[in-house]
Amino acid sequence: MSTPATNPQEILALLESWVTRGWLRELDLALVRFLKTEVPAMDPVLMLATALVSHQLGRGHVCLDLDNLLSDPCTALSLPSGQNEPSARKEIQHISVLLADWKASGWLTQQTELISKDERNTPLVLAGPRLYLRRYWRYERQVEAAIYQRLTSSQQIVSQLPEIEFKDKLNALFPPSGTTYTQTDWQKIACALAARSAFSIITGGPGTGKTTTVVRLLALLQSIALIQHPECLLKICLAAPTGKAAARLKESITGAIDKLPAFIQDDTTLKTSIPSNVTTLHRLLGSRPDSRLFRHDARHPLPLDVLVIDEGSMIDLEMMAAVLLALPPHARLVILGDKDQLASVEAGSVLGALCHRAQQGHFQPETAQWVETATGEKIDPVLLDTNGLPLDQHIVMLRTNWRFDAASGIGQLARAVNTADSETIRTIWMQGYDDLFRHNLPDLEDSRLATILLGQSGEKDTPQGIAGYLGIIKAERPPLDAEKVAFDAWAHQVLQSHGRFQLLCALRNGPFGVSGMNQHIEALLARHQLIKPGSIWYEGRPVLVTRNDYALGLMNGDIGIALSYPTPNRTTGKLEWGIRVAFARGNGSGGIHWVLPSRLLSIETVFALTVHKSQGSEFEHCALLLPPELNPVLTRELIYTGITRGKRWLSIICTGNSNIIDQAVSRTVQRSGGLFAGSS
Ligand SMILES: Nc1ncnc2c1ncn2[C@@H]1O[C@H](COP(=O)(O)OP(=O)(O)OP(=O)(O)O)[C@@H](O)[C@H]1O
Repeated sequence: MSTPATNPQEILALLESWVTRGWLRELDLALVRFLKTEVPAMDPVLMLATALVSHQLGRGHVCLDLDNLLSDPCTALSLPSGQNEPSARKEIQHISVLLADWKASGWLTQQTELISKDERNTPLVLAGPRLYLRRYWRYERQVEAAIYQRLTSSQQIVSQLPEIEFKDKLNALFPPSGTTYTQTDWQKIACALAARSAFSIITGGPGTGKTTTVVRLLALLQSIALIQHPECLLKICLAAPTGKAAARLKESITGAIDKLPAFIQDDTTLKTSIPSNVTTLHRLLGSRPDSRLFRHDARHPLPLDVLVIDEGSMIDLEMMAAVLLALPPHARLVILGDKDQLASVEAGSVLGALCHRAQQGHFQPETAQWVETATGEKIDPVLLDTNGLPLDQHIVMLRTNWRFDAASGIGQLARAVNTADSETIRTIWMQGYDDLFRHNLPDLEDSRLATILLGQSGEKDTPQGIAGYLGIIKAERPPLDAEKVAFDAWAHQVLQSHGRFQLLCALRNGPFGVSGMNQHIEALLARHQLIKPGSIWYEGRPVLVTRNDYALGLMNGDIGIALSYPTPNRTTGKLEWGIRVAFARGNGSGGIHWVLPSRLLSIETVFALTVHKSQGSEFEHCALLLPPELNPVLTRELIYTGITRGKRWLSIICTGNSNIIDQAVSRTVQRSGGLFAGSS
């Protein structure tokens, strides 16, 4: 097919019309205009492709995969609105007509100021069918090179492990269960492989024991360090991509340390050498305001021997590159995460790309032999592969769920969704489970929605709703002249209660999205006289921080609640009620940070939260609201991530289309990128 004649004006007009329709961002068009000004002879088709690369970046894709685009442009671009209308479809198809002959377009030979294969400093890079903005192509190459280097340097680490002590300590940390239970102990294998590696990943669904494993790994490494260099224990740091995820990891690490075997509990030096403080990656690397650069980099490496990062699925490509750059070569990097969760909001599905072979293992026979000698565990032959890649030898998938037993509907549903097993999903709903509720509502005015959202107040051991924390605000508010500690204790109780329930929406905009549901809930609560939303800042308003604010010490993802707080009157100096927003201090001390609302620059109301932003959080009761119509964001990963946010109860609310789950789980997120694409 030959490319239809076109000229730059036509392309600019086309792109402008897409910006007007909300298909493209202003930014996408601005990039094209900038490059066209720099290089007036820019090929019109390359102008179109450049706008699409930028569009894809905004949707989390590191590059534009031209082959994917040409085979199914509607899905590849998932333009946000109108793609189901025949006229819109036709227009999107027009893109593939324009780009059909990109291979014959001679970009690499005729547009040399703009595009190259790799080595030159052009703004665009073409690698096979993948078109990149150079910065992202460079991040991918940096990440690959740094990981390869770590895989290679692992040889040195193995040679430093004292064999006998290593086995002894490992067996003490993972004693045989004493039952006839003969399943492979993947936690022990993961621990052993991570101990011998400068780069490892432990992946698994919620409750599969990742935290438990990593705490035992740290105990193992420190106990060996104590034997080898008693004066010089390892410098270990725990980190997570967001403040919320960091707070949750701190809680579960503390719990896991308390469950370590007696020989560690009795050894104070050893026990205290395992840290429980968790920082965010931004803090760890030392963010600088208004800069993409961090204080720690290759020239100023982190002073660490071991870095553990939890919630690995939330690490984007740029952050991964920064972490690897700042990590000294001798340090071990251990990443924990659930490969099946949604990827980071920012570009790059790093964990998903690194772990896409983890289910099948691909362990080389030499790895299996080493594992058997070191741990006594045999790897199932179906997971062996003589052609296994070096990276495969450093990734372990945990396969037993220790949190959700067979009686748990949430656990069963998560598994069925993950394997897109519609039959089992149906059986689960028919069978009925105490922790699972499903509501098919004709519309949002149905009175059952109010009951779910408010919660079954007064009854113990039933799923909480929003009324829970609002009730505590009223019932437990200290008097105006109470001490600050009383206000701190009150706010702490309110925040804890708030964290027990969360409504999640698949969408951001529209009546079934976060924006619509925030309004819907505000009106509902006002009708029930649970809030008085006379102004923007009313008592009980929950807010989500949407941008790191280093001056205030607040991180993207932190949740605070507006509460009444004693405030001196400006003229009389007498105390009166004002509004402050209470945030839990990120250090897990139970302290409260009271912030003046006017100082909060990037926040939004959070009666409802998108599933994307809920990553890294868990709630006792999670309600997942699905829209009536299929939408590009509704995928298996989104449903799985939403379901697994519920710890004790899960309510799924369908609004007019009871088949939406089946339809959504049959579609998976296809993130374009070339990380390790050449080696798998
Ligand atoms: N081998 C085991 N035997 C018995 N219980 C275990 C084992 N491993 C973990 N557990 C328990 O299972 C629960 C979940 O473990 P853990 O917190 O380590 O999982 P996780 O994968 O980190 O979960 P999440 O992803 O939700 O943070 C904990 O209560 C833990 O004590």
